[in-house]
Amino acid sequence: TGRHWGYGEENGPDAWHKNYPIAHGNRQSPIDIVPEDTVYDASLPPIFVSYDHCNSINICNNGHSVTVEFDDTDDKTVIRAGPLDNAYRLKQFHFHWGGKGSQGSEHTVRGKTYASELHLVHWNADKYKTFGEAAAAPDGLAVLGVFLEIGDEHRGLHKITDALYMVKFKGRVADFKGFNPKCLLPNSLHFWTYPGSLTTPPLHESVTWIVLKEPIIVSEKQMGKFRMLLFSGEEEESRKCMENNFRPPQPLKGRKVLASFD
Ligand SMILES: CC[C@H](C)CCC(=O)Nc1ccc(S(N)(=O)=O)cc1
Ligand SMILES: [Zn+2]
Repeated sequence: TGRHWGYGEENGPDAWHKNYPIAHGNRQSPIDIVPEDTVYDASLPPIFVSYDHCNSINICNNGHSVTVEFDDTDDKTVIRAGPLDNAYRLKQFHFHWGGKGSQGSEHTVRGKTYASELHLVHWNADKYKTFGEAAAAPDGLAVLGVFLEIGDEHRGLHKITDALYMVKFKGRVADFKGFNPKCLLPNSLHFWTYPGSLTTPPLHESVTWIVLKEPIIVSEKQMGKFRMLLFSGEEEESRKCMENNFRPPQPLKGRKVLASFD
């Protein structure tokens, strides 16, 4: 099949526009968030995260990241309020990370990069019948972004890093039931929000981004386990560690970034 998009020299973010011209669109993600340029909106309600009846299904290496998928056949796991007019159902979460040290996040804060960034991907099931339909609509998706910073180890992340060996190769899927991602959220739900896109092809401009200000702390050892994953499948001879699977910040193009806190 044709060259598939990736994060390499030939097929990386700078080449994506060839097959996905929207890469040069007006609401692309991620962006560099400059706190002094954000607008505090006192009328912005807090976000409500209702992850109580959690229903993770499996963990999967899709060749670009590691993803935990959820049963989204009802409103058991949703986020609402904040900048959102509807309840958005959790579909999956995944991570982006670097090769070492503190680069690896997609969003940056005044140029500061973090070691990793967690994305909890939700879709507007009040308005759209399927995830795929929502993913192509301007108000279809809401992604909650959480920065990961290196420090002490994170107790909630252990369940994930201990399962990564099962999905080392691209295409591998393993059972991963009953994981509640609430344990991956920081204490504060203070957030920045702006209209953006998927940060990988097809780069649909369908995402209301909600980026939490407070990072969670994870250990270098835990991050190292992500880097043992491979971009490549078991049958491929070239074994490439899955790392630096992040898109750099994109032009703001006049968008306003709102802050839920002063
Ligand atoms: C139509 C199907 C759908 C677009 C393809 C599968 C999918 O879910 N892609 C996706 C999800 C989230 C992000 S991110 N990194 O959170 O912006 C990037 C890509
Ligand atoms: Zn992502």
